Amino acid sequence: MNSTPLLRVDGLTKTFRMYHLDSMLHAFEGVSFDLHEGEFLLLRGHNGAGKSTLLRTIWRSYLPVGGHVWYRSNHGDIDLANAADVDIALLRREEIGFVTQFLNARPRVAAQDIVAEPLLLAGTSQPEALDQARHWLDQFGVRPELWRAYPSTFSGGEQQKVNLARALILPQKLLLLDEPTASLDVGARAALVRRLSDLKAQGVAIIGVFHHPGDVAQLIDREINLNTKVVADQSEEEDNVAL
Ligand SMILES: Nc1ncnc2c1ncn2[C@@H]1O[C@H](COP(=O)(O)OP(=O)(O)OP(=O)(O)O)[C@@H](O)[C@H]1O
Repeated sequence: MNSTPLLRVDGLTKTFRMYHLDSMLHAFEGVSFDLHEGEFLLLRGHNGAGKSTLLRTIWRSYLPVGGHVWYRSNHGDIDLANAADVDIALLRREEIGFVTQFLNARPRVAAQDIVAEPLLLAGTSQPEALDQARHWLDQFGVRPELWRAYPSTFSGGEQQKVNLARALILPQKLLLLDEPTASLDVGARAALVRRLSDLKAQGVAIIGVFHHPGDVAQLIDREINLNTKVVADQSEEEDNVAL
């Protein structure tokens, strides 16, 4: 394993502008940590502490207002906070995975094809990709009758299982998990923990938010507790207006 961190988050700060209130809302401020290959970092904090926002800022759905997210990619070091969209798109395809509790089900695409897609994009042959897709659907407890069906009609838990099978079929270098166990039954939770444990052993670095952190207790190397810094400067804004 490389002793240089895979990820160095430095002074990361995210503020939302609430246009309708003419105020700012601080999601988190000055967050810094290093993450090495094969490490599992748990994000803690109460509702609204900024856990999902931090994951989404690293994933670059959100642009931070300050700080850096240095990432050691296969193409060289890159600051995810300032990288071009085209570079972010490449990293999302090849190196960084993000799993939420929601499946973005596409109309008329079968579950097994959704799961196989990352392998096909990586050059795996179709028969092999479909074999692996069915293996992972089975591991997460999706019934064989559903493998060729469209997930848009699946139950919430079944959709989540398809989501996980797709997201975890191909080892990434960095995996961001936002409450991936939220709607899973016991069997699927156990399958997820086994898969995460294997990926971690292969050197995948993981940052996760879990509603029940006990599910992944044996995987956790470190924890960060985010303080709530919700400062809607409404009174200042009103003062300014008064002035
Ligand atoms: N797009 C947005 N626009 C404005 N405010 C937002 C946006 N996304 C999140 N927030 C606010 O940022 C704060 C942090 O939200 P976030 O979802 O990151 O919290 P969390 O720690 O994941 O909470 P929970 O445990 O409830 O899921 C909240 O006060 C939320 O209202």
